[in-house]
Amino acid sequence: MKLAYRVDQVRAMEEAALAADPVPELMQSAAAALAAAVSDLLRRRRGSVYGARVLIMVGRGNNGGDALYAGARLADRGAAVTALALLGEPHPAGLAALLAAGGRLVDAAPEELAALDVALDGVLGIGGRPGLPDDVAQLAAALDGAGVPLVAVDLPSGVDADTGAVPASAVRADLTVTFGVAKACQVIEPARSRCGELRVVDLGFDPALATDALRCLEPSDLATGWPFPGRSSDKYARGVVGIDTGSPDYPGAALLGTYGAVHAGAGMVRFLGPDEAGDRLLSLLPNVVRADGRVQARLVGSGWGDRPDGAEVLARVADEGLPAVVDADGLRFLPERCPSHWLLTPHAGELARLLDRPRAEVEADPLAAAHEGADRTGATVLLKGATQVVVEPGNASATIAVPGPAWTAQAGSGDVLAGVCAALLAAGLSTSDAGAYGASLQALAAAEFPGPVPPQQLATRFPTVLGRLEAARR
Ligand SMILES: NC(=O)C1=CN([C@@H]2O[C@H](COP(=O)(O)OP(=O)(O)OC[C@H]3O[C@@H](n4cnc5c(N)ncnc54)[C@H](O)[C@@H]3O)[C@@H](O)[C@H]2O)[C@@H](O)CC1
Ligand SMILES: [K+]
Repeated sequence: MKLAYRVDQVRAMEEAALAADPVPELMQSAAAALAAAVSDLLRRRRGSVYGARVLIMVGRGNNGGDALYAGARLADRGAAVTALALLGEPHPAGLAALLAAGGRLVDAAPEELAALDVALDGVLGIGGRPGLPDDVAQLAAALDGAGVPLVAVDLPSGVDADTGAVPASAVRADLTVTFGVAKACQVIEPARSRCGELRVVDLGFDPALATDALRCLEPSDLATGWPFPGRSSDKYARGVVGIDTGSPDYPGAALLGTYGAVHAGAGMVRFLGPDEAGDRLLSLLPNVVRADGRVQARLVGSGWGDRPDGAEVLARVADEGLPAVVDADGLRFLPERCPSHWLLTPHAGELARLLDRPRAEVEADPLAAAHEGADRTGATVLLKGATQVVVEPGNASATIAVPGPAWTAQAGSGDVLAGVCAALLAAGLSTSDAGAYGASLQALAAAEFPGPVPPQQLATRFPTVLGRLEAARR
């Protein structure tokens, strides 16, 4: 599992590190690692650092300082390094080091950008406000357009370091060399995609200083935590799911959720939704049982439309006390306070309705919106979208699912995912793990396909992915 942090947490770790005796040379360590990463890139692209043309875009803070010191190291290795100060006076000691090593300070970008071998973005780091001044944005875009590899220092300038938003212009990097620990913007879209490849440089920070880091799942976490059945597991050990989804207008939701649960390994699915959907479902999946009986988790809400008895169904599910996934239309009938063993699976629009805010606000800061949703409802929230985040009520941390290709954003994906999550709840996982593992499985399955694939077909790839994860465990 990777961990990612907010700026205030990074600053606290930095402060603690600087209290050590002797005081560590954090900026020098950062610059050395940055210069090494840029040297690697240059060697890969042109064979050597010697003679390479390097442009450094420099702001007026320590981010620019890192870039200037790294530039000095590159100049020492024979690179032709040019620094362009973009926001006023650059870091004085860093500039002095660059000039002493033979680098130059210029007041305009070179005419022939395409002749550059690499550009470093040392404009803004964790002290930056989102967005870039117009001239900086234009230069960054021109470098991108000219095909010059861009290395972001700590983070791509212009992104919102804590939310992952890109509210205005921001640098699009090929490589981001980040210092101490990963930052939230490196794991939350759309900023995540602006980072390119990510390298985290160890500066000896103590991550234990921040207890509520963002937990970013990796496939190895699924291999360890997925409830794979044991040799003697029966269907109840694997988990029986009761599904009441779909409606005459939306029968597909019932089929898709059931597909999800069955292919994610549920021991049994009892389909308790409308007959129209149930009849069709049986012809596709004869293993599904239509009779009510013992279940270990419920899935409700997908494809309900304006179901007239929605609130009563949810009240019954709450009284029964079983873990449950409440998806899609079910979210319109939530009680004042949900049981803590419920998992709500809204997309941004549904969460916006729940919180009575514009959708754009949820999309601008999905993490904060998911926290608010969980705290207000009392249930765990899996907020679906480009970054899938799971948040428990009263817990300042959050889990981010393994990211997947954008092709998963299509009608029916959420129905399948809700079925997977319900299967995981029935198998005994916590609401948080069920949400995060479910979303991760879907992402991993989507990554198996070169392009778009209907959600029900994607579900049929779950067994392959799970088989591989189980094998990796041994
Ligand atoms: N935190 C740490 O432990 C370490 C930090 N280091 C570097 O220090 C950086 C943080 O440095 P600073 O705190 O000096 O902050 P920055 O270098 O990110 O920039 C702050 C400066 O930019 C200006 N500014 C902010 N947003 C702007 C915008 N949108 N348009 C125009 N000007 C803007 C501010 O007024 C301020 O003068 C990190 O990102 C990293 O690169 C490293 O040297 C190593 C250790
Ligand atoms: K930067």
